Amino acid sequence: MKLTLIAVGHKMPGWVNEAFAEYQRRFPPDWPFALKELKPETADSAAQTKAREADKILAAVPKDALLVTLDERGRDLTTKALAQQLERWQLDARPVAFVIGGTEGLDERVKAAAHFSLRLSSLTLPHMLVRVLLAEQLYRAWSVLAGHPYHRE
Ligand SMILES: C[S@@+](CC[C@H](N)C(=O)[O-])C[C@H]1O[C@@H](n2cnc3c(N)ncnc32)[C@H](O)[C@@H]1O
Repeated sequence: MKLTLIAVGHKMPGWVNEAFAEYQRRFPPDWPFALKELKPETADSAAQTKAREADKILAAVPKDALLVTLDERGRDLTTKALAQQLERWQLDARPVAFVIGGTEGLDERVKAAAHFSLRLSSLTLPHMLVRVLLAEQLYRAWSVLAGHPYHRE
């Protein structure tokens, strides 16, 4: 299953790139996990910023991909439920694209295009940490499905 993370934010601090890369490199060849970083927009209003970023996000979604937004207002899943959800998406034989918004969050157009909205916590998290947490949780979900000892019940 092809996974892509579309993240608004570039020029991340070294510790973010290092932590993300640590999990990214663990994915097996049949679960390639790609990162597409988008340069944040600056506009006169938050609405304009989000609208411009939405254009770039929607253009970056791979063809036929299922779109999953990361959103503090989304659904929270247990590790097992996330693994089961990924298994269902795998059966759909479609790539999955996860989206993390920038400082202002995600535009309604991106939210409306999403097949699923995933919450990692009820707290508002900084996008840099969401990137790392998502990579770890997806790797953990893969380990559940693969029976790999990384995840212990
Ligand atoms: C700093 S937050 C933006 C907060 C923004 N005010 C909002 O209302 O979404 C940047 C991005 O991180 C992600 N994010 C933040 N907290 C999250 C959480 N608890 N669960 C999932 N994603 C989260 C979302 O994709 C969000 O667009």
